[in-house]
Amino acid sequence: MVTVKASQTKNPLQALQSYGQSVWLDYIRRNLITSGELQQLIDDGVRGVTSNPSIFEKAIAGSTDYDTTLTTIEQSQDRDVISLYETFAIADIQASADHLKPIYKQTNKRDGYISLEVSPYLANDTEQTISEARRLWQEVDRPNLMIKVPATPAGIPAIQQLISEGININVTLLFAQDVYEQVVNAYITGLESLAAKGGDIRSIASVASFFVSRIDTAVDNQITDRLKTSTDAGQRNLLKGLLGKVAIANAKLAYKSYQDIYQSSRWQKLSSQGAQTQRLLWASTGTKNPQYSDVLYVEELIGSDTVNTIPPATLAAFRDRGKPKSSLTEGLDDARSTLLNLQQAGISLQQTTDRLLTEGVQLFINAFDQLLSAVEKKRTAILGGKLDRLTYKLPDALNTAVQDSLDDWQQNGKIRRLWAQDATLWTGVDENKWLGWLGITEDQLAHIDRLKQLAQEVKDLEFTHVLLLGMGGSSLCPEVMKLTFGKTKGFPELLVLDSTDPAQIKAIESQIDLTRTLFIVSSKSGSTLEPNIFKQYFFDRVQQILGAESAGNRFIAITDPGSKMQHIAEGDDFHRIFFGVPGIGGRYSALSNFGMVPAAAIGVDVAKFLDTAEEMVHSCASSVAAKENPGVVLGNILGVLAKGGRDKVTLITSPGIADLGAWLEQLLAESTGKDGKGLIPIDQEPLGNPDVYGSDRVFAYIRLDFAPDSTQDAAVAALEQAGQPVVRIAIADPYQIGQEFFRWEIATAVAGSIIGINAFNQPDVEASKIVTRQLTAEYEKTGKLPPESPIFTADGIQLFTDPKNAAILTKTVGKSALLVDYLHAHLNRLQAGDYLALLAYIESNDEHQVQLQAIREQIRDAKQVATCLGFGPRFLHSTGQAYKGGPNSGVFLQITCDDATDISVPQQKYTFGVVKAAQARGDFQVLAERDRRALRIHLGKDVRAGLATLKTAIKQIL
Ligand SMILES: O=C(CO)[C@@H](O)[C@H](O)[C@H](O)[C@H](O)COP(=O)(O)O
Ligand SMILES: O=C[C@H](O)COP(=O)(O)O
Repeated sequence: MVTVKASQTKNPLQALQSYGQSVWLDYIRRNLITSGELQQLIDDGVRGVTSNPSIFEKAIAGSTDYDTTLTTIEQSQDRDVISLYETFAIADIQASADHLKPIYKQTNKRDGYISLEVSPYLANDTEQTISEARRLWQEVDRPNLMIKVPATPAGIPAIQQLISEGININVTLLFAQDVYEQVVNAYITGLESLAAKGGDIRSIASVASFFVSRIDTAVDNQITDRLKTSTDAGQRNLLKGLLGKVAIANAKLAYKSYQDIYQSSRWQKLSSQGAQTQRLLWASTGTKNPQYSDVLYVEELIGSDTVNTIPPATLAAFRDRGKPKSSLTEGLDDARSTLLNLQQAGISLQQTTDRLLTEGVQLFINAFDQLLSAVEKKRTAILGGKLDRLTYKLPDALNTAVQDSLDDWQQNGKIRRLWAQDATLWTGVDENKWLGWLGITEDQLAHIDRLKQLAQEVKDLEFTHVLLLGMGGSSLCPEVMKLTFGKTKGFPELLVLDSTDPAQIKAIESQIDLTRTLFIVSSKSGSTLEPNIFKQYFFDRVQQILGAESAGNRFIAITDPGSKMQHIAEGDDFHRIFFGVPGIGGRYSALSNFGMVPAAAIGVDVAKFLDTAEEMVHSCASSVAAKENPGVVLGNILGVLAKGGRDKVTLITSPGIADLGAWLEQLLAESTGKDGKGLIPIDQEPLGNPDVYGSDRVFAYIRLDFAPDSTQDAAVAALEQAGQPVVRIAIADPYQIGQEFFRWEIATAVAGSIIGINAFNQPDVEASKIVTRQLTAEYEKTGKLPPESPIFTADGIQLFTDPKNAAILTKTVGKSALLVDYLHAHLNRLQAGDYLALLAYIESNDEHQVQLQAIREQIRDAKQVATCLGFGPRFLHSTGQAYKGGPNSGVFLQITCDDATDISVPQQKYTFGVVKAAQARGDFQVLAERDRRALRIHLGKDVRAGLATLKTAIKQIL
């Protein structure tokens, strides 16, 4: 530590070297490197460079330096925002490192460094800081790199560990003396362990970055506040004398500590093995108060064995008019008095530096947020129509609430918590086990060959049909794929069976040639009743024609590993078994084999489909700011509006993707409808004028831009004008439908968190399955279902309900009531904010759809309530969860019939008709147990006549 007189021939900047101080540049951007300016600065005396999130924010967000590279990357392969940022940052860091390499060599590894900071989001996480630092160190792959780690309580142990692994560290955000001591200890201990392992401690360099000007800004503000109220002359003088003094005093004392510590015998041991001291680096050295000299934090902080990292303007000013002198060791007593006087004036330096550390972390987080958000905006602009667009218009008050909630998601790092699979974002039970879908596109793309192989086989074997047998999460995505992609030349047509209604099974069977059909039995759990009995039935039918040996060839299974279905498939020699991912629940499984195997079998280019979906995965990544994040934005809208009473998510889909609504219904209802809360999806409700809608709605219009429906366009525009909240999603290409699967999965998870439920279980679906099982078991034993008595019978129509609902209805209608009276009484229970659900356990065919849709429309228009239509048992695996577990705002009209013809289930006493009847009764029993307003109308054998009677009766009432 020798003080050397400045040489007169050098400019002030170069002269600093003679005082033992190295000047680093606190700035980086692409043009600085490519224009040759950095090299010039190096030639002029700059011996290192530092970067931080704010510097990169200014460089990347505030310039066009990176735009060409960004466009080139995005046009060849979409990347997520964090990987784009890193591509830019790492290239700049590597290029700067290469420019600085000669200095690194000349100074024998003392100077010539460039610093890159770990993500500020990790400032309070030791383990993640360590792994992130290791990863960056490897990626940059330059010996003259320093990884910046903050001096937070979590950062300090990381620093020690990283030093012990031979990684150069710049300790950043250092403000306080006592923290400095911990940092030095971490450095020395780290070096000792490296030495003990036989590592090369001579190659390690580290700096401890003391932030200077921020201390003056913070302290001066407190002094100024006190001066406003203090009248005591002595006190005022004391306070005034401290203005602009504390930061430098603090730095001088830190420097004194440095000199003492590195004299210690503990250090001498390392020093004798060639270890370098961890130099103090003065950071935050641009002057903030215009009343102070613009080179204050350079001139006052000069001393041997130190670094000053200086922003460009300060650097230019000092080069021009700086007066170097050996200042750090001057006036140490004054420095001590300054800090004592500060204490005497009642200003705590400790509290100030603690606050500065917290604020410092937050400032870097804010800068990083802004940086990533700017890159995301550029990325989405480049992607253009390749990314489904989301726009929304909400009434002002709702919009404010949504923006506040998005701020909460941003500021509290909730998107990162979601991606980090943090169960406490929901109810903290086991949600972390059900987030496997977050990484599914990448996983699937890695195993794409199996899907391609299947597609080729299906084509070669010239199947005419693929019949998918499954329920809910195992059937709804294939249905969307079928409608969206239709029939591809050379590939079979897809049919989906998800009903136990005998007429429906017959209708499907009549469309296929059993010998030229590939059957896909799809069940995640493998234990769901319906796919198991569908398999029994069709396997038996194929066996009858092709013989026991060959039947298995026509079947493939999609199921989770180890399930009952896997064993059945193996036992029956199925052609193939595709496995699901156990960490993905059924309704989140669209992009896994459950959606992609049937898609491949009908000739969808699954690689392209998944690649396209990945664009949305990137857009929803943890690093994308809440307000730019299309899944998080949608989730916040849905969650916040639901909490404000707008829980009826009304789905409007272009005709070409109409089935997407059924998939969304399951996702939204089953995920959120529980604990008396949740979203009630309203799908396929005929569109009406704005005046038929209540204030419990939010509309989501998913529009195929290449095949829009003008009636829908006009109706949605009118709703928007009438002040209803409307979300619009524009899809430019059918292959982009996969983007919606992912966006809505994220949105549902986010909405679930806001609503405050576990978005990944379905407790109330299980409840009706249990009752159904009891009823079918009883049938197996006795050959009949338990008897039940109607509350009304006439003209072949019967009404049933539970005792509580019966008491309420009969009290209202009196004794000799007619069917219309009962229906009237039941529908009169609908209040504003309620919804009506028709639960139809009849064949889902065009004629029935038309009749039920008309009934639905009549009720909606007359009562201004939302209406739903579900065919049983299909909806049991979907909206059934919300009907039973969600808000008690549903009024249910269950519709059952006697099946004109029935079908036996091989090896069982019960028939498909019996199963369907048991399912309807199980469903009703649980609705009643949950205190729901429910009535069942049994149409008898003639469903057409029964529906007509029902329609007329309802018309009469309304
Ligand atoms: O590398 C470092 C410190 O290690 C520097 O880039 C450091 O982050 C900067 O000097 C400060 O962030 C600048 O702070 P300020 O001038 O905005 O207060
Ligand atoms: O949504 C899921 C359905 O309940 C079917 O379940 P599964 O795929 O386990 O058979």
